Amino acid sequence: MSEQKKKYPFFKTLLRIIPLQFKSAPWNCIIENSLAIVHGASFSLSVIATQYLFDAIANAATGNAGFWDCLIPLLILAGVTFGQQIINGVQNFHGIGILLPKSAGGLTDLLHRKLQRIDPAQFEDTIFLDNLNKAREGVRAITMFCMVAFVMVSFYGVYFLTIGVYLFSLKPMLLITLLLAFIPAISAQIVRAKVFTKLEDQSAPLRREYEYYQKTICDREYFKETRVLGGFQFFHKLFSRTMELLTRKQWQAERKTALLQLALNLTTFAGMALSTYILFTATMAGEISVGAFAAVFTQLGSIFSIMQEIVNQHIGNMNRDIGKVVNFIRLLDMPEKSGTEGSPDFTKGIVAEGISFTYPGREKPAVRNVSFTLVDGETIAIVGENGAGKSTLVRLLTGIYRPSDGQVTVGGLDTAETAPACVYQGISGVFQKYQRYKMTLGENVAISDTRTKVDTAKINDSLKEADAELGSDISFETMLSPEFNGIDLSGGQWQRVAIARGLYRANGFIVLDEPTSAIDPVEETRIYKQFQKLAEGKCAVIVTHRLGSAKLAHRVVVMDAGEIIDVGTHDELLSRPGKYADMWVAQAQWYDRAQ
Ligand SMILES: Nc1ncnc2c1ncn2[C@@H]1O[C@H](COP(=O)(O)OP(=O)(O)OP(=O)(O)O)[C@@H](O)[C@H]1O
Repeated sequence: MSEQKKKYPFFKTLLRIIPLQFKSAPWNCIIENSLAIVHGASFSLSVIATQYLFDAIANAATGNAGFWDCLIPLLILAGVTFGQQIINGVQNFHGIGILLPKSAGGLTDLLHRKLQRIDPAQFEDTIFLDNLNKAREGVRAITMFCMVAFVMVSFYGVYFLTIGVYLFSLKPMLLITLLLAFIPAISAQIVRAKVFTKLEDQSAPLRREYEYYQKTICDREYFKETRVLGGFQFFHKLFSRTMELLTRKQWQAERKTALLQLALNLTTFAGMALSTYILFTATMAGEISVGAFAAVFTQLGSIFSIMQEIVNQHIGNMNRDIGKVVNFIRLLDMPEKSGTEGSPDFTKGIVAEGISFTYPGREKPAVRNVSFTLVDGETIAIVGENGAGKSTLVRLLTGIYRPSDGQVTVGGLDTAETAPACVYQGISGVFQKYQRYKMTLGENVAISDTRTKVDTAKINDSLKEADAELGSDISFETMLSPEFNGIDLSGGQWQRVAIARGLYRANGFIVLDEPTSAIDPVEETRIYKQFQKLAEGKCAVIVTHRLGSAKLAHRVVVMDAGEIIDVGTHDELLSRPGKYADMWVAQAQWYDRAQ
C-alpha cells in the first residue's frame, strides 16, 4: 500500500504520537500531568465541600449545628478554591511556556533528522514537497494535540471520574442523563474531523503556492527582478488568488461544522434542563439532602461548560488537527535511504554501469544507459548542451540520486546498497546551485567539513586556491548577508567562496559542476588549472560548457539527450567530426587570449 493511501485511525495515531511527545520533554510531561491530576481532583473536592457547607447551614437554620460546624467546610471550600487558582496558573504557565516550546523543539528535531535520511530524489517530487509542508504544520499541531490528550486523561478524566462516582452515589439517573446529552455532540465532532482532514489535504499545495508567491514579492533574492520586470502586480495577483481560494475552503469547512455546533448547543441545553428536573424531583422526594442539591445545582453549570469545553473545544481542535498530525506521522513512516556501512577506496575509481534515471513527474529519463569508468587519479570533463543530463549524471556519480537502472560504485561502494553518509564521506563538490549561506566568510568555507575542527590556515589556503580576493575590508568574521547585518558579495565572488568551500573538505573524489558561470572564461580556465593541480592523484569530474576548461581534463565525456555520445581526449575529439568539434569551433575565439 502506498504511503499516501495508508490509513491512520485516530487512536492508533494518538498512541504513536504520545511516546514521541513524551520523549521530547519527559520531565515536563510528568509535571504537567501531575498538576492536571491534582487540579482535576480539586474540583470534586470543592463539590463535596459545598455539600457539607450547605448541609451545615441548613442544620444551623434548624438549630442542629453551630457556627464552627459551618465555618470549617467554608474554610475548606475557600482553601480548595484558592489552591485551584494557583494550580491553574502554574499549569498554564508550565504547559504553554515550557512544555509546548520544548516538545515542539523535540519534534522539529525529529523531523529534521528524518529528512536527512530520506532519498534526496524525493525533494524533486511535488507530492513529497506537499507532504513536507503538511508535516511542518504537524509539528505545532502534534504538540497541542498531545497536550490536550494528556489534559483529557489527567485533568478531565480525574474530574469526571470523581464527580461521576459522587453523582452516581447520589442518583445514578443523574449521571446517565448527563452522559447521554453529549453523545450527539461527540458524533458531530467525528464529522468535523473528516471535514478538517480533507481540508488539510487540499490546503497544503495552496499554502505552498502562496508562500512561494509571497517570497517573490518580499524576498531579497526576487526583489530586483520582480520590480524591474514589473512582476510585482503579476505575483501579487497570484498571491491574492491563492489566499482567497484557501480562505474560501477554510470558510466552507468552518460553516459546515458551525451548523453542527448549533445542533450540539441545543442538545446540551435540553440535557441541562432534564438534569435539573431530576435533581429537583429527587430533593423533593427526600432522596438527596438540601446540601447535595445545592452542591450539584451550583456545579451543573460547571459540569456542562466543562463537557462543552471538552467536546467543542478540545475534541474539536483535536479533530481539526488530526489531519496535520497524520501528515507528520506519514512523513516519519516514509522509507529511508539507508544501507550497509563501508569506506570508499578510491583506488577502485568510480564506475557507472548502464545507469538510467528519470525525475518524478517526467516520462523521459534525464540519464539513459550510461556506462563509464573514472580511474584513480583521473580527471574527466563532462560537456554537452543545456539539459543534456550532465548535472543529473554528477548526482548519480556522487550517490545523491540512486539510479533507477544499472549500478554506480564509488570507491568500490555500490551507491544503491551503501548508507549515504559512507558514500559521501570522501566526496567534495561544488555544484551549479551552490548555497550562499547567510553566515560569516569563515563559516561559509568551513561548513563543508564539520567533522573536523575549524582550521583557519586551511580556510585561508582554500580561499587563495579559489582566487577569492574579496577585498581588504572582508575578514573571516565578516557576515555575508545584508539580512543579518552584514554585506553581500558579487556573483563571481560568491562562486569563488563556494569553490573554496569545496576545496576545504578533505576528499578522494572532487566534483566541480559548473560553479564558474559568473566568472569570465579566462579566469575560469585559471581556476580549473588550479583545480587540476589539486585533483592530482584523485578522482575528479568537471562539468563545464566552456571547452577551454574541458581541455585540461584527461578525458572528455560528451553528453546529448541523457546519453554519452562520445568519449576521448580533447585532441581525439577534435580530430574527428562531431558535437565536441562543433562546440570547440564556436567557442575557440574565447580561448585564444588564454593560451
Ligand atoms: N528536478 C527536476 N525535475 C524534473 N526534471 C528535471 C529536474 N532537474 C532536471 N530535469 C530534467 O532533466 C534533464 C537533464 O537536466 P540536467 O540538469 O542534468 O542537465 P544539464 O546537462 O546539467 O543542463 P545545464 O547545462 O543546463 O545545467 C533536463 O531535461 C531537465 O529538464
